Amino acid sequence: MEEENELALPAKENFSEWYNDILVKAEIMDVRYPVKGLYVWNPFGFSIRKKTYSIIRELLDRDHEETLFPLLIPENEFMKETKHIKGFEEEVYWVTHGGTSPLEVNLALRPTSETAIYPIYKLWVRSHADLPIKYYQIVNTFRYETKHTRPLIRLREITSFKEAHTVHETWEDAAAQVDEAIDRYHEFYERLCLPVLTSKRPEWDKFPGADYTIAVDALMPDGRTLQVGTAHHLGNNFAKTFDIEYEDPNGEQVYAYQSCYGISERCIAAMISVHGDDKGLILPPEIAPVQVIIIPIIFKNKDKESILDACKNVKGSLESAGVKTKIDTSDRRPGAKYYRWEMKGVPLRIEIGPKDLKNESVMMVRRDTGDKEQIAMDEINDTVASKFESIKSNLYEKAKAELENNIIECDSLDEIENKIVKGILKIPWCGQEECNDELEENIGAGILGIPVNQENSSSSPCPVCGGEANTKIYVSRTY
Ligand SMILES: Nc1ncnc2c1ncn2[C@@H]1O[C@H](COS(=O)(=O)NC(=O)[C@@H](N)CS)[C@@H](O)[C@H]1O
Ligand SMILES: [Zn+2]
Repeated sequence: MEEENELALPAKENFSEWYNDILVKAEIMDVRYPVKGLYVWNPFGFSIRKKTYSIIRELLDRDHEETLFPLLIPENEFMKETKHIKGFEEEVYWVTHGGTSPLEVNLALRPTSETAIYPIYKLWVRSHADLPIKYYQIVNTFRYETKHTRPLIRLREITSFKEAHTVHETWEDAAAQVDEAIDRYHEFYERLCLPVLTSKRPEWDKFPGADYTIAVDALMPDGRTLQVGTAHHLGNNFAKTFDIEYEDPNGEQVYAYQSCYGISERCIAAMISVHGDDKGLILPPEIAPVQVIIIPIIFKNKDKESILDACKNVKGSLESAGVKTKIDTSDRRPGAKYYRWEMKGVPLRIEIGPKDLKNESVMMVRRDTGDKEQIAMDEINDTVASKFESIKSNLYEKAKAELENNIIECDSLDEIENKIVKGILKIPWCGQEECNDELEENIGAGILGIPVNQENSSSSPCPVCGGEANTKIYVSRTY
């Protein structure tokens, strides 16, 4: 029993403790690295990252190309775009020495790579024939976050920063690219069985130097939203600063228009948090490092060899169908084995004992619902494939219901009991920033954004100032 006690997680409703504990017990992250905001990927966690980012690459490689730019940005380039600096000057790490000698020019560790990439885009963009450019990179970036750092959620080294940077002939083309980026993000999050909210950030919360920002947010179990992706229309602001011009068909020099869009390892934080339960991770089959765990059930060595042979046959047949399968031959009791692999979120468990040999069948157990089912040996491969499908849709539908049940549309704030917002409010808004400040003041939740791709006009007045409201907005507490 010591195994299970030592492994026991706090209940998920004390989400903060549950989250910290699961990262360690499911062997995702080692949080003991001696620099604040920097963490170590355990091999199991790294395998989840690898599969998750192979999906991002698959989706982007349809019409983007992957590149790699240097980590260090010379101060003169970094300091060029004033609004961008304003937004990042408190967050940038600087390299000032090479060995013992001070550098001529200080070098910034990229917090994001606009000022590394755009001086080179200036060299690459000559004519409209060179456009559009759609490149991305997946790198580590550094932000001296002063708020509470958390593994996968708020890092000082963002180890898995996917940033795409595109260049277009017209403002409209760049706007279309922002929409396409958000569509791609929706596709990506569907593959992680995660529903997201899409909204246009208010002016004061857009990316520094952007015309506007569209963000996707996930609802975390503690009722706060986590920004899990953003796409920015950069207008020609950076093109003017970095002189990215192209010759249009009439021979005129024109400043280009740009977009950029980023996702970090927060996508993994959201997937772990939304799908997990009191027993540990529940991983969508597509990204599970172990998709099926086979547990031999052996009592006092009875039929030991034939049971192990049966396990090996099942493993071989599943692996030939591309299913990542393991047999747990450790000397732990079956119950302790179940516990460990449930903690790691393995989508399906197969138990093979003496009676299964006799019946030529196995016991198959789903991690998401706990359902157990006797399956004939010769139907295992097909059954595993169809159960993966139903696990995927079950995870998505459950998360979607959870999100929808936590969006409260209302016209007044009195309905918010004891003024704590758990989830998302959808309320009318007059458009004034002051009302946002009051909301933050009174209910500790601010404007997340204006819903996009949905009807959201409002006939009711702004619940904060009573003024005329022409739109509805999402309000939530955020990470
Ligand atoms: N400190 C952080 N730790 C983890 N993820 C972060 C952190 N800061 C931002 N992110 C994630 O990174 C995404 C992109 O960051 S961003 O600032 O919004 N956008 C950019 O940097 C653009 N240059 C996109 S290419 C955000 O949507 C957020 O999900
Ligand atoms: Zn108002």
